[in-house]
Amino acid sequence: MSSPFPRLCIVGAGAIGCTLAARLGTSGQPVSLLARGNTLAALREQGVRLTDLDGTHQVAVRAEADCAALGEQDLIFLCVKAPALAGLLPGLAPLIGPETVVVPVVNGVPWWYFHGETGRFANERVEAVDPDGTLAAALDPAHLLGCVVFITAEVEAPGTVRSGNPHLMILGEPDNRLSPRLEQVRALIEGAGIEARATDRIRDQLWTKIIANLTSNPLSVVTGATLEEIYGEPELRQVAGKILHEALLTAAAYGARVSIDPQSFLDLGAGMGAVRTSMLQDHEAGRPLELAAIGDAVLELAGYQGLAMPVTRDILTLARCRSRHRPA
Ligand SMILES: NC(=O)C1=CN([C@@H]2O[C@H](COP(=O)(O)OP(=O)(O)OC[C@H]3O[C@@H](n4cnc5c(N)ncnc54)[C@H](OP(=O)(O)O)[C@@H]3O)[C@@H](O)[C@H]2O)C=CC1
Ligand SMILES: CC(C)(CO)C(=O)C(=O)O
Repeated sequence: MSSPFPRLCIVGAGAIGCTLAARLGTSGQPVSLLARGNTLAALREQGVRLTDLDGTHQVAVRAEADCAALGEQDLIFLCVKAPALAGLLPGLAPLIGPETVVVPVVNGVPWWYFHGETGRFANERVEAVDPDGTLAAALDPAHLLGCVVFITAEVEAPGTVRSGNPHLMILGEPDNRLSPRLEQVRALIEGAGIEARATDRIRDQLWTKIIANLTSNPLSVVTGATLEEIYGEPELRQVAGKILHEALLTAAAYGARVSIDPQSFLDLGAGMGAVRTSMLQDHEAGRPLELAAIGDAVLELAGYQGLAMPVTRDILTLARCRSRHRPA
């Protein structure tokens, strides 16, 4: 059957972008990538290469540095770190047509969190992730499909990535409709060998992932610890447990149904092995950290509900200080 998205573009050819490109390309879907620098050159020369639990997949892709060269797309996966969005999104206009679906595959509280909400927060802006409204202004939210990604991947070399766990993506409309395009995108991803679920409560899933990131990523920058250490060593587990408690209260204040039992969650984390969080990897490489999307935005949402999150705030402060004073 022909794809409803013949023109598919992945913006950002890092760990997640290349994983998606390789899986989708291997399933027969033509894929274009917006990339830059050494990665652009490598993609043009050798295509994209992924090693995951199913083996190694190498596929040819079209890679461009310029949106105008790619032109209008049917489906776009935005696979960049949160701090890159403001510099990138306004320039994507040439890729966007009237029906283009845009799926941000980005950790943290999304800039569109309040889009489609009713009541007190209807269409409010999350200041921490979109301080001056650049993101809201750059893209009509009608294009957006929410996404939470449970994939672990690392770039080994430009255009070459490794992913050592099962893949899962959860998708949902910001207004919670089970729309035809939601099912089409889900089916496309599932067809590429990535478990894909559609939900009519995407914010529940966002909170689940935010809580996983918030309890581990900033702490990993402060301490250098791996997931098994953060959730397994008694002192760190206690701090992670306090952040978890604060985050669960905030999620509940927004009516999110997050089915996390604290002890089981911490045990699960302790069993994840010596995984270095993506934020720790960014810290060590001197790249910007996703502290605003994963941390400050949650503090902001907590504040609107009159919740303080004191332990989370202190750990975020320490992580930010540590990233400022990183040895060269
Ligand atoms: N990796 C993982 O295991 C997981 C990641 N995530 C989340 O997924 C999102 C994507 O992460 P990940 O793939 O790891 O990030 P990476 O840093 O590996 O990849 C981001 C890519 O985007 C590129 N990029 C940034 N700005 C531009 C631009 N203006 N033009 C072209 N390319 C650009 C970067 O290029 P350059 O290298 O040149 O800067 C890089 O190749 C993040 O929010 C992350 O937290 C979620 C779950 C797990
Ligand atoms: C592995 C995990 C869940 C840790 O928070 C993650 O998403 C990350 O490293 O960013």
